[in-house]
Amino acid sequence: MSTDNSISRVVGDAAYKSIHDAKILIVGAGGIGCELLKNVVLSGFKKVEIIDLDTIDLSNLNRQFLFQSRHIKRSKAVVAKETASLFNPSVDITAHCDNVKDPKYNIKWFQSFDVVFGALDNIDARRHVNKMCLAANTPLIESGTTGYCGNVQVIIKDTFECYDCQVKPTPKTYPVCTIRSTPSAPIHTIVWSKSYLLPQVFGEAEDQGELDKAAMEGENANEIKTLREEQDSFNKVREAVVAEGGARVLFDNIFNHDVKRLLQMEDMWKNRVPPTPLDFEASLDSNTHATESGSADSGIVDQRKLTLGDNVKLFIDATDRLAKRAVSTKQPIEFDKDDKDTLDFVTASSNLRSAVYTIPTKTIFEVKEMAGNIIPAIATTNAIIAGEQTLKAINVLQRRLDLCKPCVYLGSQLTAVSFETPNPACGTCQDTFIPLPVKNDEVSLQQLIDAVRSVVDVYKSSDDGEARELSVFEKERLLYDPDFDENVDKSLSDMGCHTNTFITIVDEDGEYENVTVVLAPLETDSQDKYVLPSSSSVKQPGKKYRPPPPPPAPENPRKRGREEDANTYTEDAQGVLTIEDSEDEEPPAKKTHNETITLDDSDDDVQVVQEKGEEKVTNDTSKPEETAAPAPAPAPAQEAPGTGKPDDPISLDDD
Ligand SMILES: Nc1ncnc2c1ncn2[C@@H]1O[C@H](COP(=O)(O)OP(=O)(O)OP(=O)(O)O)[C@@H](O)[C@H]1O
Ligand SMILES: [Zn+2]
Repeated sequence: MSTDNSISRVVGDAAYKSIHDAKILIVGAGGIGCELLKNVVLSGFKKVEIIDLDTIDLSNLNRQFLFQSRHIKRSKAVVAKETASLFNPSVDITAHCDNVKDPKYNIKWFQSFDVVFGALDNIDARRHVNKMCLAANTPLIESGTTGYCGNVQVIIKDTFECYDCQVKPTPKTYPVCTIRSTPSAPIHTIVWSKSYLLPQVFGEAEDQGELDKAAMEGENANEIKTLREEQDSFNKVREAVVAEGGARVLFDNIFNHDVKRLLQMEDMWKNRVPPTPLDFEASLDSNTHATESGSADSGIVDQRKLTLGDNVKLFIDATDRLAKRAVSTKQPIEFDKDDKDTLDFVTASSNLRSAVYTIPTKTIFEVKEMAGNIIPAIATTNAIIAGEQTLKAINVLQRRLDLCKPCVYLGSQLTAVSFETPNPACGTCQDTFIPLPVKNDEVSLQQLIDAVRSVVDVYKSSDDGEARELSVFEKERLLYDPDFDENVDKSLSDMGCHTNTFITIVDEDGEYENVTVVLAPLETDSQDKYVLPSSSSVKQPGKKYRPPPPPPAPENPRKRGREEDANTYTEDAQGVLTIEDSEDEEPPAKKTHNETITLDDSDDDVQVVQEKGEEKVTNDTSKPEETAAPAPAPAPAQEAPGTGKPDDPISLDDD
């Protein structure tokens, strides 16, 4: 009996046909993606596309079984296709070695699939795919794993909640000053090295934004002043290091001069052990084990204890290597756990800083684990999750939505948790999406607004019979409102709106949900400037959700403590820190007209602002208690966990 016959016997003819005819997309060809591709080619799917931007690394081979050592450095998507095709040559697989965020993967492309599988490892890409699938009205089967935990979630517009419906756990945060002046744990020095020192010396030149923000948030003014001085002298060091390979200059600056400068702030050290500046020559000659972990005689270099002298040598060597690279490539260098030069630099410099602050130091292996946010990826977890995704896809294709409950796996069993309907306060999935093939350079903003008005019934008039007043945003950028019409004659291209730009139209009265137009390319030989769907095919926006009043504001919200204020450095799983733009972590808030309103002194205006202020709280995407959906499972499964990428933070306890 052929494979296809066996499949149809197992799942039934109807299911087999829906599988056979379906066109599916797998986003990500890593741990979960490889398992998925293997599953789908063996389950009767015939039209599959797979996309991944990355190439195969040695470290992938222990769990990404479509890859072998001879494939290292080749495209994951392409090799996954080649290997999976051998399992079932009758499947038509298209591989894209690309970023799924590239505009060529536009709304039409997403619309061409019956099901999309998410097999990603970072929030940003997940959020993008979530939004594209909602806009395209294509079911998304989202997944994630972290060690022995994993989850699967079916996302269908207006049926199940989306990726942004639940606020993700806030990653652990550290005050700037802990990282920059008063570290007390190895992770503090590692994050300093990875997220501050390395970018400072070899990354994009820093602006003072971070310190401005810390100052505004009320961190210690004296410390900030010292840090600003440090910054100024650092800019000179940066030039010296890159131009002359001046590792020694860098060493003296950060492990000696800066430390001496900090010591002058006597108040700071009243209740803390003061740091000890390092002398270059003495440290170089020192054989003291500046480390408490690792084994001095370990045969494995990366797991060997490093003495203070070892760390100095490693620091000089890694700095020289990076300086040469910076000079020859003229490109900023970013930390990558698999890039030996950056790993050595981060290990040596964090250990030297630990020596300054009498903090235990770490081996190269440990630093790689912590700075690279390596949570052991477990092949069986990926296999279980990908298996569940495949079954869910079959149910989705047959519209058996009762069988599409979200599932969590917590190391022993896969558990279905209760369905969650979309969060009415979600800033992503409550919008009405209108895909709009358009010639961006020929259509003005006014034409776009008029076009949308013509298909959205409730925009035609408000209660007083006048045309409803609208404002228009591109992300947080205001393009138009009734008091700001400078852009109306500009073309969409002139305003930087291209394929995959989401343009959100907001009812100024706040009565109706937003409408979001998603720009798509229009065939060049088309006579039209755009192709608008008919009014009857556009789902009309519903009434805007009005949450219950917010809880009373804290007594003095402007005067918060340092620890909770600073959120520049965030810790993810395994205590690894990265600098995060906290806005990236927040699901998009609903846009309303009041985002453009600023406080005014007059009494009347204050009144207005207070009203709007209340409304603004309503735009917070965090669910009010009454409507908050129960978490699907104990942490950490709520956030589709990543498989170990630094930009996929999951908060864990401090230790
Ligand atoms: N924007 C994106 N476009 C396309 N593919 C992406 C994008 N972001 C992430 N990916 C891919 O998603 C996959 C996720 O797989 P996985 O979680 O196993 O990560 P990995 O990089 O293979 O493993 P590790 O991070 O442990 O080295 C990766 O192959 C990654 O390249
Ligand atoms: Zn949502």
